[in-house]
Amino acid sequence: MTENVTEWRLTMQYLLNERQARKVDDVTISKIGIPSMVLMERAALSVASAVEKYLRKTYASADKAMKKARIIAVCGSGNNGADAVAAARILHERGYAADVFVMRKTGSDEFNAQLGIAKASGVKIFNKVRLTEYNIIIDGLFGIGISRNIEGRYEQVVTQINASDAWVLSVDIPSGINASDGRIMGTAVKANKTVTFGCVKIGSVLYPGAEYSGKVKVEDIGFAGAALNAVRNKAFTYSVEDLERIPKRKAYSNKGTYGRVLVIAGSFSMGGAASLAALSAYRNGAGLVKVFTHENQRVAVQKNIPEAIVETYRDVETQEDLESRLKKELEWATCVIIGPGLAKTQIAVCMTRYILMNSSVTTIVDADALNIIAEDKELKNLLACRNTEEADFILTPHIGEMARLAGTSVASIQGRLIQTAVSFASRYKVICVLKDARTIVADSKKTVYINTSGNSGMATGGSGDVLTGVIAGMSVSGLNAYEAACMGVFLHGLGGDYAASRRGEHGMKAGDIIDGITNLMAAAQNRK
Ligand SMILES: NC(=O)C1=CN([C@@H]2O[C@H](COP(=O)(O)OP(=O)(O)OC[C@H]3O[C@@H](n4cnc5c(N)ncnc54)[C@H](O)[C@@H]3O)[C@@H](O)[C@H]2O)[C@@H](O)CC1
Ligand SMILES: [K+]
Repeated sequence: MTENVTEWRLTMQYLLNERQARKVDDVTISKIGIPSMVLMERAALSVASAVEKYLRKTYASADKAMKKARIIAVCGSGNNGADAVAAARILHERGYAADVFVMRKTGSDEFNAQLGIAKASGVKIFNKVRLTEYNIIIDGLFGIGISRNIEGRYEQVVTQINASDAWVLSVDIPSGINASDGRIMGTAVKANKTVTFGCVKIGSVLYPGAEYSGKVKVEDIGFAGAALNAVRNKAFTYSVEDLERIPKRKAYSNKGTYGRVLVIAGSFSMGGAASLAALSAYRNGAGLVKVFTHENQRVAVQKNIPEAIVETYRDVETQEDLESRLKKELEWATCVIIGPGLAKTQIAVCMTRYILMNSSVTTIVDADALNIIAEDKELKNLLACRNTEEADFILTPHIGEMARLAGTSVASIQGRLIQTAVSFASRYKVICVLKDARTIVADSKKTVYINTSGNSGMATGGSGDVLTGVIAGMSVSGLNAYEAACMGVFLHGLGGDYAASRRGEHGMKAGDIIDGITNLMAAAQNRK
């Protein structure tokens, strides 16, 4: 069931930036001793096979594919270009009409060598070409080595590639996409497919690079395992198989076994957020959920979730009373959510401060609680000076909230998602879930998870409230706080994909994400 709801494009877990990908190349070549040309031959074979596979599928028969194909490899003068030259030569050897277009006649050692081999094999090599004459373009202008914006003649070529009707396969990463952050370096090739080597590059996962990459296929070209191990702080992502990491429920258990989630949420005029967070926690494995909300919301929450315990606060509560009640609730809880629909009243500020200072369990801080912290220097200090041995704090800002927390602009965070999440997590010693089309989860040790599930239909009211409940559910199910945050984000996205497959991205609403998760987890369990 789950295979149908998300198009799983990534088959390997690690995601590398430019520096890390280069290190894998270097260690494999210089320390292990596998020659660069051997790796390149395998890379080129995988590109050639991807082209052939596409042609055979498109033209239904191998003969017709051979007759119809007009292939051009568009090559820069680095090793990405060398890969493309070699791929064209392999296709030529297999009998296809495959030409090479070079921007320069000489380049890296491997490029020069590949050009020599291609010439000797009878491949036609041009330095001027009409791309409209071809129906397949192999894009080998730049790979991970792009170091400045694309301009001049290179820019014209990229424009021509993007204007052509041909099917475009990018080698390693679309030319013009920054491998480390997905930025467009002036302009970039829009690929139908990207064949990448060893590991997916972060630039093909983050936007806008993800949109330019088309379908991403990872090929094992024989990089040494030791080379991958030598790379530190590798980012990673989950795929459906990783759902196995969620601890199984014990046969011999009771509602106390699965933890007690305290949801401090809702205010005079906002109640829905509390219900969504609480329902989501229940649906994701919590044993008991208690909602601590404004008295106005009691009836609604009880009606929405009869299973929840409800405690309420009043606007006139004294600080002393409120704190003594929260003290009792904290003694009860094994996980806390604070923030959804909380508003920024004095009482909300008081509750946020108390939880920051006193929670000794995993605490998920969201929405208004984040805005309250952003506006209060003292609270920021409290957060930074917490005894981190005591409790893990998971902060779940979207980009706007992060801009307020970090005192910067939304624009400066976009394009620096990973750095922003990592530096915030390190500074405040928290787990930072920076929510965007590709949510990043970073901890203070610079571990980076990049989420690849989910869709634009999830940018809808209440989606964040649901996420807090999923993370809480994962936490009380037995995952440590960082894993709970990553798995929560992943599952939330999967639930969103399921919802979109039923309701459409346009029509889905936050509650559908909870139903989506419930359905897909049930289906996964039934399959066993
Ligand atoms: N043996 C290896 O090292 C392997 C390398 N591989 C391929 O090699 C690629 C990396 O190769 P390189 O490091 O040579 O880098 P690239 O081929 O990505 O590009 C580097 C070249 O482009 C030039 N350049 C950069 N930005 C430019 C711009 N904006 N305008 C004009 N010129 C620009 C540089 O001066 C350099 O000559 C990978 O992406 C992958 O495709 C693979 O074949 C796997 C094995
Ligand atoms: K490329």
